Amino acid sequence: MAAPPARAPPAPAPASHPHPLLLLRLRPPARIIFPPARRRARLAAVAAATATAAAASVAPDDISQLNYRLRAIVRRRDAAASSSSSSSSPPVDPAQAEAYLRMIRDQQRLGLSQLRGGTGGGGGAGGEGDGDGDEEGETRRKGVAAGSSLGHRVDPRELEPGEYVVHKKVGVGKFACISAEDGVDYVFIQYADAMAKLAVDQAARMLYRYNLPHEKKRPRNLSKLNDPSTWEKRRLKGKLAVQKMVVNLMELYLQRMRQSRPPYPKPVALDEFAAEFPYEPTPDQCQAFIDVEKDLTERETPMDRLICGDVGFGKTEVAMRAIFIVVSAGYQAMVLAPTVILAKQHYDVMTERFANYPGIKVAIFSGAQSKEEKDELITKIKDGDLHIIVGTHALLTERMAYNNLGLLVVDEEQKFGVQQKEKIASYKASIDVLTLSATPIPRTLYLALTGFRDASLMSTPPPERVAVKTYVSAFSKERALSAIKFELQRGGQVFYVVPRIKAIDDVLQFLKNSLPDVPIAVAHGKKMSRNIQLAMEKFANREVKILVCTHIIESGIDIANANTMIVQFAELFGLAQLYQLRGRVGRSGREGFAYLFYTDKSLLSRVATDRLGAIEEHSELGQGFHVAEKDMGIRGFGSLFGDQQSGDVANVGIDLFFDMLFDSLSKVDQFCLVPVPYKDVQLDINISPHLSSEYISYLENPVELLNEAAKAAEKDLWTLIQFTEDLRRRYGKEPRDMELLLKKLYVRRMAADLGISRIYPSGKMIFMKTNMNKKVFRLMTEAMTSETHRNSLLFVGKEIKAELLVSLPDTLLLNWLFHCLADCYAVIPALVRY
Ligand SMILES: Nc1ncnc2c1ncn2[C@@H]1O[C@H](COP(=O)(O)OP(=O)(O)OP(=O)(O)O)[C@@H](O)[C@H]1O
Repeated sequence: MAAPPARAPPAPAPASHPHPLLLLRLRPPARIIFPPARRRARLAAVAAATATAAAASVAPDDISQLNYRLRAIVRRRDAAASSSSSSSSPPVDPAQAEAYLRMIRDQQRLGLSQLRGGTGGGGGAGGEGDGDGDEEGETRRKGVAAGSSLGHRVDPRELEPGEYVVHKKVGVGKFACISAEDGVDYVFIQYADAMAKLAVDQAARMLYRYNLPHEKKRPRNLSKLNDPSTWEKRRLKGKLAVQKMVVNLMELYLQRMRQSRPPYPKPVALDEFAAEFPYEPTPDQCQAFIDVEKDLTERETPMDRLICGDVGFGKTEVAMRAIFIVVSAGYQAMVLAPTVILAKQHYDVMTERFANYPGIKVAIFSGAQSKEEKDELITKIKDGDLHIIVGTHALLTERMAYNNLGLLVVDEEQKFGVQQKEKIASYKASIDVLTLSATPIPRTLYLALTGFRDASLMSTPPPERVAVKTYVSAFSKERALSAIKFELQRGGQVFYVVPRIKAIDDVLQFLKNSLPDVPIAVAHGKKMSRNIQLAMEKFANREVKILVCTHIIESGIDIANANTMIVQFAELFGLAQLYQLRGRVGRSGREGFAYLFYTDKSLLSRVATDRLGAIEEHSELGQGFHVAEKDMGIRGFGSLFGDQQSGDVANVGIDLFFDMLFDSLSKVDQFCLVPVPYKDVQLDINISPHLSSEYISYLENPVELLNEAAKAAEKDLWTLIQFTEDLRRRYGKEPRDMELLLKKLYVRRMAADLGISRIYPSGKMIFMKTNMNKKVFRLMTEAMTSETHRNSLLFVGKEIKAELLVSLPDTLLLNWLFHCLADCYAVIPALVRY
């Protein structure tokens, strides 16, 4: 809206070409008097004062409430997507959106087939639901790898009495037993009101597990065999929750694609750099190289990829290839490691790997350095003299200013604190990010699994890698000593890990007494970082034979000669931690040993027993994913989904929830809503508001203004919101007729966005012709805040029907439509409007 000239008299409306809106809506004034400039100024002041007073004392009107609500939603969405702040949410380009949906589907196929043990799970997430989409794909249950706990197959013979199971048609029951009748085996399931009997093969097809493996969650109540309606409601609720989740995930995903940057050129020397890798890459490494290269050199959106590979499977080389591409294009790369030790290790590895490229300067930055050292580094980074900067969270300091940062590599993101993670997330909006993880945190795993996060999974170990032999037992000094001696005799080194600093002195004493001639060093978090560094260096160059430490070494430490690990008080470590710790040994061709000693079996909690059992069970190579799944099982699905979702999961059980999730994902494109052109929206309500002559004469340039209003509505809702807000800032709250006129524009605009092409009343009914599909309608009505609106809406054929209590006069009808469509519009996530 143009700013009004300070004192110029307002231009009269041109008589020869009246605006069409004016023709309809302006009541011809008896005599238009354009106020002189001073009077106008006074009027404006009065209006502004009135508006301010009104704002202070009166509840906000419909339009400002809607504007506020929509703005708040966008703010929340932007915050959730951690994207750069924007005051509006531009619609997504359909072609782009389609391309991204394709990518999601490919990612799902890849991720799921790997997670499901390479069987492909019947085409990844793309399971075959039945025609109308109301039932989850039964056939998806076929082809799911039995090894994965995320598979949905239940073998009734493996069920234990008391275990909870879910039958899709009947609900949650408790497995009682398998018993033969007339030569046929039947599964007996206890429901709230009766015992059900199912033939075994039928049960195998129809049953889902309620819990994750190792999880002992009790359902709120058992379903009733003779009253399926309650279960049906529960299942529908779960399904809608899943659909909402999918839509929200998609929205986050699509938010990301709004960021763009030109693709990096493929460096001429990339092949040469690749050839310098001293090993034959594993097939998964090769795939990860391709994925990363494509992200960087072909895509126009910043990369946000997870490299999820088991401990020691060679993720660092993937990161180094990405770094090479970015640095060759003149950008800087930051490598974030969770500990000083790991940062130092990465620094050493990278210095060596990039040694043939003297133009690429590698530096390390950590809290362990002196202020002078750090200041000097900060200046060099700012001036662009350093290209690869490896460090700890100290790199996230506000003082750090990059010259031209292009890539962030985060190693073990889960080890960073909340604030650091937020800082990392904020980088994702503008630069490329590569995250390396051995045991993905459940949420990351889940995002990767559902295809909403790009992930390259590395499940093949480098050749010659041998699985670490794992022994779990009660602590015995003799066993610990004999394991240590064995390792020392073959020329190797030993990690001796305890969970608490307090325990270190005792261990040290015991080792020194038993092995007086063996050089031993200590490394733990509370010591000065320089001391840790020194101890590690001595251990790495074999001066020290035994390193007594806390879990500080758990991440990424790569010392080929250290192949025995003793963990004392193993019951106090988490599963993922134990897995990571064990991954420190057996990283070269030599066989590794891990001794996990607990204190006293009788004192072990069930959870600790489960954890130790799980780590022993998963001792083959490449079990990281299974361990992560088990971890979820032990911690419960609350850790996999947020609080809200865990309630929804609890409703139907984890397997059915996943089944619905995959089904919903495979039909993700059905959640889209194609808007109709604004001009095509026909609103059959006979309202022609007449603007009073006073208001017309008060407006600066009424014709232009109404023109602007119509154009704003035609453009998009955000422009219309902007228009109304500007109008009110300039002229105060408009009179009722102008409000009606604006509401009409809002109604048509929102209708267009909701795919509604015609609105017409008939008696008590309002009909809205729409291209919206039933799924979107259900999603929308479920989320609507007004129960009255929700209950009045019905989806019939290609129309949304609203039944009112009485037939309303046109003005009230317009008001009703405004409120109802506003409610619909506000709850439909931006994503589905493209
Ligand atoms: N294809 C390969 N063949 C043989 N050795 C390899 C191969 N790729 C990497 N390595 C070596 O394996 C060791 C572990 O690799 P790397 O440190 O990259 O593992 P990682 O996946 O980062 O493990 P962690 O999660 O424990 O940090 C390194 O010494 C590395 O040089």
